[in-house]
Amino acid sequence: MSKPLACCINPSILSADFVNLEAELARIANADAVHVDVMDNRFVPNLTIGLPVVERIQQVSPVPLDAHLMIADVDRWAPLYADAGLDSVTFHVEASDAPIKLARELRARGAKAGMALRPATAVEPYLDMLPELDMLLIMTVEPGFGGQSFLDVTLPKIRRARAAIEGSGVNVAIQVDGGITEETITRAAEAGANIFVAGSAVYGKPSPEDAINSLRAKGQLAFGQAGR
Ligand SMILES: O=C(CO)[C@@H](O)[C@H](O)COP(=O)(O)O
Ligand SMILES: [Fe+2]
Repeated sequence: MSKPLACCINPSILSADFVNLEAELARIANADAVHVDVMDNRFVPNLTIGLPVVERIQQVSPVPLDAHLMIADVDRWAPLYADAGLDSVTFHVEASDAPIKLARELRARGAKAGMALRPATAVEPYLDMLPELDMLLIMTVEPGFGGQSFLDVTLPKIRRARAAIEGSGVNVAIQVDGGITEETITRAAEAGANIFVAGSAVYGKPSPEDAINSLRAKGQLAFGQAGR
């Protein structure tokens, strides 16, 4: 029997204090990874940080980096994030001209390959790609901003993706991102997600460390109760 999938909590630094990033990273040292949202004001209507800042974060972070690239020209940029030694690099399929080639390139450069889908993007056209991926990111809000409400309409897509992964026997994690709270994490985990990005639900709390432990316990319970 294969090992049960672990539930991971990846806090998003979009909700952290950008002037004190090193201290903010130290507050989430019990997280599984730190989720770094890169936005270019082209793929999404917001602008955050780019490669030089991400490279510096990588040098001081106590946990691995999980980059979420919400950028155009991702086929050119994503491999450079992999070269920076990040644990995982996730690109949006809507922004890529050659997603299979890109996923292979990320793996070849030593990063886990993640592929993200906007809420309105169906998963079915990409199921053949699962063996090329380490992680499928199903956005549970429109990408661009933290602090939005979880879109329940994405739950059937999470269920279908989990069924396809189980059916094909591949080892692909399902990450959800957007509106994850103590309440919504249960629904997302029951549907089949096992990596949870949480910005406001971690950094908005007096103790990010306690918030991470509590979210992880809730996610693990709901994921396990769904028979996995
Ligand atoms: O990628 C994004 C937003 O586009 C996310 O990573 C958000 O930063 C998550 O923030 P919360 O919804 O958890 O506050
Ligand atoms: Fe994100």
